[in-house]
Amino acid sequence: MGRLSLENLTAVSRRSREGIDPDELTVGIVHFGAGNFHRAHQAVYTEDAMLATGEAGWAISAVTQRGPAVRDRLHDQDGLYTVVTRDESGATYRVVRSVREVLDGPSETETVLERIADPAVTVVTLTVTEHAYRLLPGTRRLDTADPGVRADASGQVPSTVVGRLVAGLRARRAAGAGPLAVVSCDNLDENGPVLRAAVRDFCALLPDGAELAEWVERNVTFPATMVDRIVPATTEEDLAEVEAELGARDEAAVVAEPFIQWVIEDDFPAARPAWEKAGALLVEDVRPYEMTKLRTLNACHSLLAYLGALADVGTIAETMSIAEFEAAARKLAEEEVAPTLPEIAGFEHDGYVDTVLRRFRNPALAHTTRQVASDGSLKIGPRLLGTVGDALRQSVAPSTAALAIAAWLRCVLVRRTDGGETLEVREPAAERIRESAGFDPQAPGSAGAGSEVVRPALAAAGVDEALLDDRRFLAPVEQHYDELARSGAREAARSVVAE
Ligand SMILES: NC(=O)c1ccc[n+]([C@@H]2O[C@H](COP(=O)([O-])OP(=O)(O)OC[C@H]3O[C@@H](n4cnc5c(N)ncnc54)[C@H](O)[C@@H]3O)[C@@H](O)[C@H]2O)c1
Ligand SMILES: O=P(O)(O)OC[C@@H](O)[C@@H](O)[C@H](O)[C@H](O)CO
Repeated sequence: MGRLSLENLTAVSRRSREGIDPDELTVGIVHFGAGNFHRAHQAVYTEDAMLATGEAGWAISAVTQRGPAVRDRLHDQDGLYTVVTRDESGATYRVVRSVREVLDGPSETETVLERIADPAVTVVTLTVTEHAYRLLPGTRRLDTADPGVRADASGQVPSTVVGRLVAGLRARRAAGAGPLAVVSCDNLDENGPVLRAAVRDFCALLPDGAELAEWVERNVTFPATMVDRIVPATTEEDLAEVEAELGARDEAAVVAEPFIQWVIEDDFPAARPAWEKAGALLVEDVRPYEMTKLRTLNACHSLLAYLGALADVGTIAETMSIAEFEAAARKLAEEEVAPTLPEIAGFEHDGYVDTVLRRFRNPALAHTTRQVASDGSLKIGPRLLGTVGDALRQSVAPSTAALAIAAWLRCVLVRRTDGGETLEVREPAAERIRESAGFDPQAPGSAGAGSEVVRPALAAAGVDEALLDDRRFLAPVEQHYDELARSGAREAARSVVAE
């Protein structure tokens, strides 16, 4: 049958559930970052919303950010792809049809700007990773000294996400196309306000920026969102499995867990898909949901990923079979995070923790510890440091959060597993962090003492000075750092649980 395509869709979709007719679709959403998560989350909600209402005007124009590979893959199969939903009870397959166009951001910038300036488009969404926002380390403001940001502001064809977005907003203003909502779906603390501030900071660099910023203020909203679905990177084995099931090759298939959740701030100045008909929750204030998810699920994920990477454990599910790792994650969630969370009516945190840990155990997802452990300097803030600050204010000792940070530092600085193997975990600030702590930026180093390396390394990662001055935080990170060197990740987890 060859590649998945509109031509063989009928044959293929006999194996999948009923979908919308791709011929009827028109674009209403521009999405930045056509990665795995978007394909398994917002694109699914959007298709379900169109199915529930019969409105066909919400198809997605997805924009790749860093080159044409994903565009080419999806293009060759008419934007179609499979979402495989997997857990211990088996797998289901669904061909998703809501992505109707894929543009390569770098080489098709003009078309991207035209789409954002199209009055039929009233929503822009983003899933571009924490890194792509180009925030100044340790802050939630745009890094206006970043060379990419500066180049974009000097009038070159924009290469950064914020640069592209602002160029699109300028084109929309010029076209008189009216208001729209820009919805960040990345795992950032207060993702809506952060993106709004980044757009404002970028406008301030532009000669016509004041007028543009004023237009944005009046016409563009930035609803905050909490997004949740575990979607690991797709493997070659996943693609082979999909091919066997569909009888067609799908180079853009994604694998996800059954759980899916989306909480969206209800702040749209123009039309939007009826996502609530697909199960999304539209609320006035997303903050309690976002804090709960980032501090519980994502923090435990990061803890397990750093400990697992050091212990040479490949996947998150495998870390959960190590009793002391699971117990450390539970302790973090129940004893350190829970007291810092706002109340949500009808929500019970203990049950939530059980659900999160059960999801982590899903043996059918090969979510690697290295993937989750990547880009730690951008993740420790929203996932762990907020908890640390709030816990200290309430006299709760943030020992497990401190262990997570110590384990991350060992992944970045020492770059060896407990068994002495080389460990590579992606970290955009790695060179700066290593140099500040006296490590060779290129080669794996020897440990160094916690009392010498932890503070300068965390300062280089942008951790707030006031927190670094607080011995109730710094001392446990230093101690855990030393214990990890002495006894390894399992023993360090055992002792934090026994505290
Ligand atoms: N995968 C998940 O389980 C999951 C769940 C919830 C939220 N998210 C959010 O979605 C984001 C993307 O996850 P994914 O699984 O789709 O990853 P992915 O690697 O499949 O896709 C990442 C996307 O971001 C773009 N990108 C990456 N770095 C960039 C940069 N420096 N500048 C511009 N664009 C860049 C890529 O081009 C790609 O489109 C995550 O970082 C997270 O914030 C993911
Ligand atoms: O996608 P990242 O890199 O921000 O974080 C890795 C995981 O913690 C994350 O993707 C979770 O799987 C997700 O947030 C679950 O909803």
